[in-house]
Amino acid sequence: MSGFNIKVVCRFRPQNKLEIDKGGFPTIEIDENGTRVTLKGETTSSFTFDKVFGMDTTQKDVFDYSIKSIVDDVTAGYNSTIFAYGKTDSGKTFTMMGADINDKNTKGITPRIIEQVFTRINNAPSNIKFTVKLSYMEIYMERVRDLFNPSNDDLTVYEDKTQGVYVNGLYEICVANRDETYQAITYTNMNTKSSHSHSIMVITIIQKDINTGAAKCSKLFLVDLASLKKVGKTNSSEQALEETKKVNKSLSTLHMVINALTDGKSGHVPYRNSKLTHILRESLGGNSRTTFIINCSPSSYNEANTISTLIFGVRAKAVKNKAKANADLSFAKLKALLKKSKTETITFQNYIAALEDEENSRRSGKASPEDKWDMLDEINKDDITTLPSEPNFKTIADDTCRPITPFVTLENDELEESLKREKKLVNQLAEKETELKNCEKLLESSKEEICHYKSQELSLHQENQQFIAEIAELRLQLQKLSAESKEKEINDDSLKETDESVSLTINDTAILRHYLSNAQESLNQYTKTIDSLQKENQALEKNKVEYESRLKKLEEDYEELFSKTVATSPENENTEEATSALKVDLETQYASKNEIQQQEIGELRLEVEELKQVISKKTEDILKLSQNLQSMKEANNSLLNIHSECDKKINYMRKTMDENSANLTAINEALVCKLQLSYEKESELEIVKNEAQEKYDYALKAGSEAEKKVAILERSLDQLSTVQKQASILPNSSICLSDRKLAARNERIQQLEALLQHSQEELIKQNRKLGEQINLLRERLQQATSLRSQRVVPVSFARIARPVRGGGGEAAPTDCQTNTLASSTEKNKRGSWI
Ligand SMILES: Nc1ncnc2c1ncn2[C@@H]1O[C@H](COP(=O)(O)OP(=O)(O)OP(=O)(O)O)[C@@H](O)[C@H]1O
Repeated sequence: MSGFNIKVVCRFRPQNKLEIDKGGFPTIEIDENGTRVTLKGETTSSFTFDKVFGMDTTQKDVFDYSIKSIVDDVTAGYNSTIFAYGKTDSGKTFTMMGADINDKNTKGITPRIIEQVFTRINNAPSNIKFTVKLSYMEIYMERVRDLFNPSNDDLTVYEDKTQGVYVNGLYEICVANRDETYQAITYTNMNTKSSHSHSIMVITIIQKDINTGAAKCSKLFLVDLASLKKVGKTNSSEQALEETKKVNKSLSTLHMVINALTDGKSGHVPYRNSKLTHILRESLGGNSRTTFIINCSPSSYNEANTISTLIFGVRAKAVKNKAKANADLSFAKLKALLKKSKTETITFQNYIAALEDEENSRRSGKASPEDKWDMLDEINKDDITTLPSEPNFKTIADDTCRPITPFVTLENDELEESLKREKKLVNQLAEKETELKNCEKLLESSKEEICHYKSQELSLHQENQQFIAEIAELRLQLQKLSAESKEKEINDDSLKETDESVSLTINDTAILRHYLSNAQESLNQYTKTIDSLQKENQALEKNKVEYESRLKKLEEDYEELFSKTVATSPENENTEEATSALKVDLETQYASKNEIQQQEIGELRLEVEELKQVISKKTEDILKLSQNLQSMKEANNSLLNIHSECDKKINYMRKTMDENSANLTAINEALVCKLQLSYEKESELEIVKNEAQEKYDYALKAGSEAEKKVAILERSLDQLSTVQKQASILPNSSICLSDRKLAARNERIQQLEALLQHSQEELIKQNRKLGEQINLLRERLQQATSLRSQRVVPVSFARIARPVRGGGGEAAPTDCQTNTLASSTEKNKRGSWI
């Protein structure tokens, strides 16, 4: 394919906060020329583009080095397109619109282009009249929304020969200067943009030279592509998946279109599979000068995303476009062309007249005059090349396999008529032949595509099987993990119980301690009482000894007194009786006193004995209590040891449980990823199925057209037989010749009919096969869908995050009246670039 390659520039933004927080680091290295970038992350890979902009590149530099020339192209009449491609948060909107449209440093390429366009217009010669029109649309979930009139949110895309592809009913507003354009864009800011929608701004520039009438019309498409929507971890309902599929359809079709344009095999480019590629079909492989700005993250944290984006960029770079200036010719040029074609017509008329003369002279048996040969030759040489193009003319002349028509001299009218018919039939046959060839080619390409789809389907099937096996494995792992976690839970419960018993024992120990301290206190009290009792006992013993010594002394005193009395008394015989009586009396008193004292001493001794017993008992109790205390202390220590061990075990269990739950989450995430992958595969499969369906429909149409052509051929045959009948009226010699001629023609027609019949049968067979294959594909798709739905059910935590979308919008702006736009509602304003 000839033409110019699409231009691809690559821009790296600085690392964002998340990437820095996650420990990411820049992995890119750009060469001296600024055209090659090497990624030095987990793997090392290099990619070459028309220009690579590093992290610190300013908006001005990006514009000056890669976009400025596009404005030249547009003003020269070339259609141009700029795509911003990249993953989410890679800086697409920052590059296209910038952080602030009015800030001279941070404004993006769109405001800079607008500025440049109006600078060009202001500097252009005064005889050139410019009209600049602006329209702005958004594609979300395969619905086209007019951003100048947001209530128009499902516009239709049409295609016809004069206008090409266009969006029906899309507002176009005329803008006269930079500020008006900014105002219009600011108005639409209230209605844009989710990161899952594509925004397309179209700037149409019409220029007319009022002196010469020459005109140019060019369109500049500024496309901020959406980011791929991922399948969420929760809420992966059928409806949500359907929504994701619709959101991603345009991007996956863009990939397929670029693949079809670059793989050199695909005859069919699936532009019509999505609104985005349908609207921008001329930008991809058609009449447009196209630039892709590939936006990437430089961080090791996003390495995989960056590599896939760069691979897309390399692929896009291989697409070739065929841009041509859209210029209408001036009056002078048109006049010159008219003059030339008039002279050509006169020459042809002369040529035809000369031919007719020659024909007439041949028919009348005269040789053509030699002086006319030169003229014919001249005409042949000079003008035959400028014959109006008749597509089948040359084919017929070159077709050597066609039987040569014998020359017959017929009557003039008949001959002419028969010649005319013959020519007509031959033309028709040639047409049929080319159509047949086209059909065959189409069949071939369909076959190839089917083969391709088959192989794709096979690989998808294999991948599906792999997924199923992996999912089964993951399920087993999940079951194992859940069993383990249950076991852990049980262990945890038992540990908790032990913990509780330990805490109970600790309580017991506290009670015991309290009891022990009470016992200790009472023991101390007892010891004190015993001490006091012993002291009392000792005092009593002392008293007793004192009393005894005093009694002894009294007895001795008494004895002494008695002997003195007896010795000194005169009346010995009278007093002897009194003394003995006194003695008896004293002895009895003494005996009773002694008895009482002995009783008291006995009682005291008993008391002392009792006290001694109590003391020994208390001592035993104390001993027992101290033993108990000791054993309890030991028990307490062992319980404390058990408790600390239990603590350790609980901590360990907690840690393992945390690890297990982290593993479970990782497995769940992996499952969700797998699910997403299989979903993406499925959506691709569906797209493939749709394409096959289209092919099938096309082939069916071709079949019915071929049938129509057979009918026409049959009609031609009838005409031919009529000619044959007419020819039967001719003289015998002529009849013979014309019979042969007709027989030859009949034979040829029969051959062609047979050929047609054969190709028709082939076509029907192929159609049938195609139908079967489509049915097979459908079945497999259904299987895949049911498998997916089976797989989806257990992952109940998956959810698709709904994109945040601007809504609302006021009355639409009228053409060429943008001043009212800015006053509209401020609702849903996106703060990123205005
Ligand atoms: N070259 C850059 N320099 C500084 N900041 C940037 C650059 N590129 C992007 N950013 C910042 O990164 C953030 C994300 O950028 P932006 O919104 O343009 O990404 P996006 O690709 O359009 O995302 P989405 O597809 O989700 O809409 C913004 O805050 C923007 O200001």
